[in-house]
Amino acid sequence: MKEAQIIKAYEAAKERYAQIGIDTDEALKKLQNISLSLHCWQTDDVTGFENPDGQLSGGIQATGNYPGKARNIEEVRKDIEKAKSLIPGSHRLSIHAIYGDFGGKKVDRNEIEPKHFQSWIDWAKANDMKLDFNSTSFSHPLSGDQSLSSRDKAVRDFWIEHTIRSRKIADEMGRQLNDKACHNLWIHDGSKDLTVDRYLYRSLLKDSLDKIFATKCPNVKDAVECKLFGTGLESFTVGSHEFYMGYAVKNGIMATLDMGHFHPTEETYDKISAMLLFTPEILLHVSRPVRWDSDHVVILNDSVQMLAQEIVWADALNKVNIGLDYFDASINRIGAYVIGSRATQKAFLQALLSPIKQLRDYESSGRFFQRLALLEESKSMPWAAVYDYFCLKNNAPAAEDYIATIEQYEKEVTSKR
Ligand SMILES: C[C@H](O)[C@H](O)[C@@H](O)C(=O)CO
Ligand SMILES: [Mn+2]
Repeated sequence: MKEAQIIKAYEAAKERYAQIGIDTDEALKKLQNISLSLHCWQTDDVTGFENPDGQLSGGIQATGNYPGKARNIEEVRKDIEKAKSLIPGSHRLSIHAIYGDFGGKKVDRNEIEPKHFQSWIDWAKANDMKLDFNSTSFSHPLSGDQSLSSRDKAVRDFWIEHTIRSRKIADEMGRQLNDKACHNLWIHDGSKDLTVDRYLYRSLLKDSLDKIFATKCPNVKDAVECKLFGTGLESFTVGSHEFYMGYAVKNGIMATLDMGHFHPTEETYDKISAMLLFTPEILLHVSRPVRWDSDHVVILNDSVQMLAQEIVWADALNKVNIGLDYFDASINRIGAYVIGSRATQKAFLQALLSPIKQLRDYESSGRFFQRLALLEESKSMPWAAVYDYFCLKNNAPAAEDYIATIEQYEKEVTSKR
């Protein structure tokens, strides 16, 4: 798009929004401060650097075989840099423990140290990014069906050690980058068929968590991620929503809400106001479940739009940490980052541009037809012109212009892998 065209469309949009009492420049200032945490695992289908030929386990699956996946730390970084250049604003990177800089050596999960992630910290500084971190319980010989809730103490101890080390790495990232790192704990623990000892597994997990969180990490914001089920672990998930919600509330830490981790008709947006009354902050995993937790690329759908609205309307932008979590191996992976990140930003921009004052006036005076009408009309307001202008201001391509850049990168870089 031509610059003059973007500016002209923005001026018209600004005027139109002013008619319903919305200041587009104010909305843009707020959008500028919304950082997404890009998930490093879209670059290589959650493979990591421990065992590039190993199988992804733990009830998650990356489906597709699109050529060009990143094969090493340099390629992961290069791809993220490319994606980042096409996403307006400043963003974070979320790293899983299996993406350490192990220098080709075998470093087991209970041996990882901050030094294995120092080059990521240096890279983040050089690229003006902050970091988040995740312990990795899957794709390991000791993963089994249970890790932190295993009946076997030796297995539990192994994963407790891994998770304590992961939190220490996050702490070092937060310290050096001068911004607290979110540490997300997701484990796959569950059972394929009926279990008759749910209480036992959950008691074991609680005990493991108590040991893990006994270590203080001042530069970390801790989060625990629930899930409904994993493939191959369909009948029981130890870390259910109620379990982690209870744990988070009791211990003053965050619960992670992954949009793919609930019943298909259960929406994440409704949990925001309920949870923020009891937990300090929330970590989000913005994702797109299709029939199950399929981790499709995020698009601008109702679920994401309503999630962003709830956050903005609850005045909770400073209480949510917005991570992305999907891994589509069937399309260009840089394209996947860019589509999902921009869709998430668009949802937040739409929410920031919504005439909430008028909507609330309608609601409080019982004018419900008017409320619904304005909600509907808001959808076709010229928010896209405001987003294009946001891209222009941030030196990122507007509208569909990023497609050609990704095609060129594919031609010159990823297709040659
Ligand atoms: C790789 C991630 O940690 C993983 O996707 C987790 O966050 C999850 O959502 C599992 O379904
Ligand atoms: Mn997740």
